[in-house]
Amino acid sequence: MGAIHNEVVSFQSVDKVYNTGIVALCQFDLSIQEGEFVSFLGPSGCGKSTALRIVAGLGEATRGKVEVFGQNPKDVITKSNDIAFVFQEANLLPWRTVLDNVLLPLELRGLDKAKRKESAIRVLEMVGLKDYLKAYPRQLSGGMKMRVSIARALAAKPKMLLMDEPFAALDEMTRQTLQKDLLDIWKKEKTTILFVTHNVYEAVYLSSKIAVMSARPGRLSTVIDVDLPYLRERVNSKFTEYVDLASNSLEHSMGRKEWG
Ligand SMILES: Nc1ncnc2c1ncn2[C@@H]1O[C@H](COP(=O)(O)OP(=O)(O)OP(=O)(O)O)[C@@H](O)[C@H]1O
Repeated sequence: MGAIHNEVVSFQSVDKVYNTGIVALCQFDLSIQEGEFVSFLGPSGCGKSTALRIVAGLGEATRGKVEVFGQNPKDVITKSNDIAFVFQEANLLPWRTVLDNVLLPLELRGLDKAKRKESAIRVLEMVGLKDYLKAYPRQLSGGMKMRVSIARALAAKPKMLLMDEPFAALDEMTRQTLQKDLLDIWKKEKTTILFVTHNVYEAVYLSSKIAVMSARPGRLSTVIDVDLPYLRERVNSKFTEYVDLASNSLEHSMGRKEWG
């Protein structure tokens, strides 16, 4: 790449303690540069969603500092369209067509009507659904619903996409197709993507960087730079090496295996 990288997210010694006393993040440090695809990989309950929610301004650090585009995350989410969130559930409105579901956030933001439609159609084409503009969610497969959800997130041209296990509920074939299509979108839109998963193969296939989190809880165990060209071959010795590296870091972080 060779370009000068701008830091877009920074966690500095972040603790997050819920009012139940559960420590979800502990001394968490991470720096994410513009245009990266960063996966948060870790066992259930290690604080992945908590980290993502803080970036989205949906929760606050108890201690330490989080900056997004050099600002407080809550300011970013309230004052701009720079961040969009995709959840595991597509959360579409059943009484609205595909096009109207994608238009909704644009309507709420009060964009000009013709521009709204143009943007919505552009992103629906990008996710391969231009022939389904008038379909209703009940007529779509799980994978297609997720495509609509991704289109809805992209419609306002966010600089950063936050995705919390978006493909976890899909079958393996659909999941792999969506992973590939997401990489195409990432390349076209030049967004930064933060992606939560507990699937090692998914993390290695997608990410430029993997933040392996530990079950200790809420600590960063290792950061792995995945130095493989896109699109990655899933059956390839280098790919397998990264899968082994990430799996070993995960097991190590869970205290089941020692290094070496
Ligand atoms: N609103 C909340 N109030 C209290 N505890 C919470 C809250 N949200 C999460 N937790 C707890 O904080 C810890 C981290 O949760 P988080 O959802 O961030 O983990 P995760 O790694 O995303 O897990 P999973 O992979 O299961 O989604 C867990 O022990 C969870 O029970």
